[in-house]
Amino acid sequence: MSPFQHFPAPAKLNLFLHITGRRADGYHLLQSVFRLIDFGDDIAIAVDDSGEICHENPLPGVPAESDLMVRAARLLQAHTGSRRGARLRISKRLPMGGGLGGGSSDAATVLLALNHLWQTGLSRTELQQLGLQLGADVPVFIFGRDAFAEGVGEQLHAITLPPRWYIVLIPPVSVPTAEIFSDPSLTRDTKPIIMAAFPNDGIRNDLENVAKKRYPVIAEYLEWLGQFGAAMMTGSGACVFAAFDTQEEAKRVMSFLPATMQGFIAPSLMQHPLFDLAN
Ligand SMILES: C[C@](O)(CO)[C@H](O)COP(=O)(O)OP(=O)(O)OC[C@H]1O[C@@H](n2ccc(N)nc2=O)[C@H](O)[C@@H]1O
Ligand SMILES: Nc1ncnc2c1ncn2[C@@H]1O[C@H](COP(=O)(O)OP(=O)(O)OP(=O)(O)O)[C@@H](O)[C@H]1O
Repeated sequence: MSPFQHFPAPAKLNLFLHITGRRADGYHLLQSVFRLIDFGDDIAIAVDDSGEICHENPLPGVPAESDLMVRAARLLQAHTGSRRGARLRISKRLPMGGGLGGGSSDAATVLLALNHLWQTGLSRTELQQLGLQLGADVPVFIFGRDAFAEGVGEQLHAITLPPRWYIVLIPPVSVPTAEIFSDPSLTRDTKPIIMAAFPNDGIRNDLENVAKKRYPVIAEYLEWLGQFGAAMMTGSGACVFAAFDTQEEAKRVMSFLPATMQGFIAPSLMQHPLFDLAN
């Protein structure tokens, strides 16, 4: 029997994203609604007592020191003093630099899975705090539910949203998040809203104009999808999405997708598939 167990790492969409300020350290204050969707990476993990962390099929262009899965495992070891080890393998489906939180979700899944397999006993809140050291998007995947987010994305309040089907289109560009946040033309003064005002007051992504200016192909994808519904960019891009009430409707629209464009259909998730691994 294979020693590997499989753990999913789903994607997120930002249903809106407002930049409301900037901290002294350069990080931006934001408000957003995160939605988890049933489409993502698959991570296989085999634990052992070697104390070593090994990524057996590293991603092209991502050396071990910057690999978020390896960094997540080492951080958990360092924080808990665990002497156990792990071998990691990934089946990557989420585009890198796609705004779907792929690397962050991979890191969150490794933290959730190893905390369980190594029996290191950290609570959900402790794992979220640890995850934040790896990236602003990591905590929401450990939180494990749709969330209204504030701060840099780490202050999370559960929000209940109706089930939906999403079309997500993948423009053929990888967008570095830091590049979008550091663009001088980014507006950083959107007035904060209260959670109850979503979706009436919160329906745009403040990063979209900068991303479209730097990567015009994103505008083309938004324009195409916008013919069929309210299309928006997720995170710092590049992916764009639109919501539909039924799978049939989403499939009908996808049937018109030009052969030159890539995308997928996914339903919303009520909660992260690994939610029950943490307390
Ligand atoms: C755009 C979002 O995806 C929305 O969910 C996130 O805010 C980005 O989260 P992330 O990819 O986990 O980002 P990190 O890896 O923490 O940060 C990448 C870079 O983006 C910038 N950054 C990120 C998040 C934030 N609130 N303010 C920032 O200014 C910083 O320059 C940082 O060096
Ligand atoms: N396991 C990983 N998966 C993907 N990217 C990783 C991973 N580890 C490190 N990275 C690095 O992180 C970068 C961002 O990748 P990621 O897929 O998280 O982007 P993203 O979806 O735009 O993220 P976000 O929505 O959080 O801004 C990659 O270009 C890569 O260099």
